[in-house]
Order: sequence, then C-alpha cells, then structure tokens
Amino acid sequence: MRLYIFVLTPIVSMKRIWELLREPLAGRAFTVKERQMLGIHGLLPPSILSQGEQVFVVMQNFFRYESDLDRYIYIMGLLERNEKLFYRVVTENLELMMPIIYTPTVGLACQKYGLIFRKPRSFSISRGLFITINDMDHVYDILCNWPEHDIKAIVVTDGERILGLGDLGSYGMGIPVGKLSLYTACAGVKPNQCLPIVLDVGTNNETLLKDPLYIGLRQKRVSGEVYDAFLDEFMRAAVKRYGQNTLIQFEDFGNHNAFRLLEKYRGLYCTFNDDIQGTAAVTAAGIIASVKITGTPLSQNTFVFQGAGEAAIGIASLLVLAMIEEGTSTEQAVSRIWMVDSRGLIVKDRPKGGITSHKARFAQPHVPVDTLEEVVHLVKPTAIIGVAAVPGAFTEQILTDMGKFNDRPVIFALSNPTSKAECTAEQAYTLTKGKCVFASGSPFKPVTMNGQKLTPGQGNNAYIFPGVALAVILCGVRHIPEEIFLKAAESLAGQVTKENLANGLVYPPLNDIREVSTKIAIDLAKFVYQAGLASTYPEPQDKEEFVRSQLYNTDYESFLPDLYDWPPPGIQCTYEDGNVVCRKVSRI
Ligand SMILES: O=C([O-])CC(=O)C(=O)O
Ligand SMILES: [Mg+2]
Repeated sequence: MRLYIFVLTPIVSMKRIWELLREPLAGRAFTVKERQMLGIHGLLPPSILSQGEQVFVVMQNFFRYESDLDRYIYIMGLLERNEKLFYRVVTENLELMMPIIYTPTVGLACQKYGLIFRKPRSFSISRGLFITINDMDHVYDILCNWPEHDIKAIVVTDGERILGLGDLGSYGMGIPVGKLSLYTACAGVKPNQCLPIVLDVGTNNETLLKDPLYIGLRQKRVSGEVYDAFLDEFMRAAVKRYGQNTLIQFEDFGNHNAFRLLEKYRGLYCTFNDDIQGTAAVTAAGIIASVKITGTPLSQNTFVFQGAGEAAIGIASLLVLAMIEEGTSTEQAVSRIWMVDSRGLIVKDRPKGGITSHKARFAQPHVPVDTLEEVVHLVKPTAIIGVAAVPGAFTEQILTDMGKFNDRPVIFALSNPTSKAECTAEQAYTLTKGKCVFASGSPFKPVTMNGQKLTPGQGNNAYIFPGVALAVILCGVRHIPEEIFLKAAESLAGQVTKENLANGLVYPPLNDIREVSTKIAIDLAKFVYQAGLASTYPEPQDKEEFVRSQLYNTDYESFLPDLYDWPPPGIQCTYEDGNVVCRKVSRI
C-alpha cells in the first residue's frame, strides 16, 4: 500500500492571494492561467494588458493630472503598487519623470509631506524608515523592522537642509526616497537593496512645529554630544545589520554637520556626502566639458562662487584636484578660486568672527569686498557658480558683465529647486546675448533667441550618485576616496559628444542618463580594481559585462514555478478553514 504523508509547508494561502490582488504586482498583466492558479480569476477585468500597454495606461492617467504635485502623488502611488511598472514608466520617460519624482517637484512634495503621507500598504522604498532620537539605544532593533534583508545602500537625511528649502525635519523623507528611486531608474540598482532613512532629531522650523499635519517629532533639534552619539549609533547599527560594505549616502544635512560627519566617517565606513561630493563631481564634469567650448584650459579659468557651503567647498576642492592633474601647483589652483558668502568675499584676515576652517583654504589675500557684483567686476571671472540658494543672486549687472568679460562665459545657477536658482536660463542667455554656457541644478525649458533654440544643461548630482553607487555596491568598495568622484566627473565629461558641445551643452541629454550612469559605473569598476579599492572577488575580467549583467530588469517575473503545471509535481492543494493550503507531498 502506498502511504503519503503531508509535510506542513504552506506555499500559497488565501491571505496571500488577497495580498496579491491588493498589491497587484503585475495587476492586469496576469495571464488567464496565472489568474486561475492564484484563485483571482474574475477579480480582475477580462482584458489582459502587456506591460507596454500598462505603461500607456499609466501615462494617460499621468497626463490627466494638471499639477505636478498631483502627478507626484499618482506616480509614487504606482511605485507602491507595482514597482516594476513604475521603473519601466520612469526609465522610458526620464526627461518627463525626473522633474516630478526629483527636483523641483520633490521639494514641493517634501513641503506638503503631511498631506501626502499615507499608511504604508507595502514596504517599497516609497515610504522609508523613520528613526528618532527617542529610539536611541534601539536603532539596530528599528533597522530590523525593515522587512528587506539584503540592503546594500542607504540614503539618510536628518532633514535640516532639504534642497535649498531649509529645515523640513521628517518631511525631508521625500529626498532619500527620491534619490533611491534614481539609484534604480538611472543606474539599475535593485530597489529591494535600497533603504531610505530619516533620522528625526526634531526640527527648528517653527511653522512645522505648529503644523497639525506634521509627521515628525514636535521638538527642537537635538544637537551636540547627544546628536553625535545618535549618529554614531546609527552608523554602527547599519553595518551590524547589513554588513561593513553597506553604502551610506548622506543627503541634505546642515553645513555644520555635513563636513564634520564626512570627515569623521569616511575612513571608517563606506560613505559619501552627495551635496559635497556628488555636486562637486557633476559641476567639475560640466566645467571640464565647458573648457572644450571656451578653449581656455582649466587652470587658466577664474571661478567665482556665490556661496561657501557644502557644494561650493566640494566643487572647489575637486576643481583644484583636476587642475593639479593638469599640471598646476596647488597654490596656483587655489588662487583661481574666489568665494563669496553672506558676508562678502572670503578673504584672509577677515574681520569679525573670522572664517571656518573649510572656507579658510579658499580665502584670498585681498581687502574685504562686500557684494558679489563687486567681486565679479573686480575679478572678471570666466565662470560663476551659484550654490547658496539665493534666488536672483546673479543680477542683471553680473550677467551683463559676464557677457562683456568673456566670449563664452560659463554660468552655473545650481541651487535647487528651480525657485532657488540664482537666475533663470532666459536671463542668462538674454543678458549675455546668447553667448553663455549655462547649466542649472533644476531643469529649465529651452529658450529661443533670434530663431535659435538654446537648451540649458542640468548640472544636477543625479548624473553622478547613481553611477557611483552602482560601482561601489557591485565592486564591494569599502571606503570612497575623493579620486572616485574625480574619475566619475571625468567619465561624465568624456561622454559629452561634439554635437552636445556644438549646441552649448556640457552634459549628455537627461534621457541618456541610464546609459551614462552605467558607463560611469563601468569606468569606476576598472578604476577601483586597479586601485585596490574593490573587495568583490574573484575580480570580473570583463567589467562591462559584469556591470551590465547585474542591472535591475523591469520585466515581470513569473513567480509560479511552471504556469502550465499547477500544482507542480509533489504539491497538493486543499481548502482548510476558508484557506487554500498547498503542501509538499512526500512519498515514503
Ligand atoms: O537633490 C538635488 O536636486 C540636488 C541636491 O542634492 C540638493 O540640492 O541638495
Ligand atoms: Mg541634496
């Protein structure tokens, strides 16, 4: 006599089936067979859509929304419902989607996060993890509550300086979520390996403290030793939970913490600060490419910065490295850089209060000069770079002067979002009589002058951090030295075509960003193995093949073992207490 015993290994239960329908994964793309096997036949409309047709439906809906914020809410809802479809939609329409899921709309979304945030229905990156100062001593336990185990990259903010919008506390969650969605959309990093985190230490934003919708801790920011201990605990907990190689990207911290934390952690963890290093690399790339238009060698340029914070210091330091690579001495390179902060030109022996140490390196031996206009007039720079979130800082006078001083002035208005840009693309082109090489941090539409279409470049760190992250994750880089960002900048600059340059563009088109990021990752993979920075072994011989083979694929996977053979051999399904329970059947 044959004897069967049932080993209790439930595979699909009724609960899971309802989950499948509520979180429809493929949704209407489920085939008839799949619907029958999953017990959801009849619960979806009869017409079956291919993923491509679903993209069409999504885009029809997307265009029905008139405001960008509504488009953001719609498209982020899709990320929660159907991750693969979201990434297919975004990657196929990057130029259209980036201003929604990223700057500028993400800035608006953060300001309205109290309205937008709903209870998570699934644990996609669209929600992120909130860890507060009250969780001190339990940070590891909170990390364990995130259901994905194979995390390779974290983007973390404490919300103190969200874009150029200031302290948004926990409302800043939109930024790590947005940045990580670009890890996948721009560089093919697998979304289940990404974790957005807000470290909520309070907020000093009085409006938020009184906002009934505010989602964060209603208290003033904690600072000093307690803040530092909290950050230390977070860093230790992250690598304890996910491994020493976990990439931790710092985003939108206040100046006073950003530099300090980078210096403190860069030798101990796999970490970088995007606002210092990512922005530096993308700007350096734009400047390196602009040299091919202006014809002035890098070290013969004179740079005036509006701002002396994270971005300015990061950009200036990387430009110095690049000039040294060109053969200039450090002193000569540094002397090419002039910085203006809220108190005027940064000069040695600045009266009253002096200057912080990271600014000191770029202090000029000059008498004080009060305004940016005066500095531009005095220095006659070849390039001006705005990174202080002071809209209108590039005045009519400054832009006109730049046009007078240079055949091809370089004007980078990099503050984000668009409302914080130092000038508009139109102002830059008009006041320099169409001569300038212009880039902004957030997108501007093309401008037509004398029948000629002038397209502004977008000098946003989105060209850099996804590719850097991909290489770091795949190659198992343990620490991220500055050279990685210089190499990334050179790789990006090298991808600007003659045709781009002829059109005054110093960045490749945004629609190509996926290929651009992949190429950056391939170039970096070659560099990190050669420099002994990689820990993924054996070393892949063909780096390009290695990187490309690891990229996230947006095609639906069939999660049933064999659609035409269900239950599969050795599995038997029965109804028990209203549940479908499938078990392995073993024969003895
Ligand atoms: O998010 C962006 O668009 C660029 C960035 O990091 C910032 O402005 O803080
Ligand atoms: Mg940022």
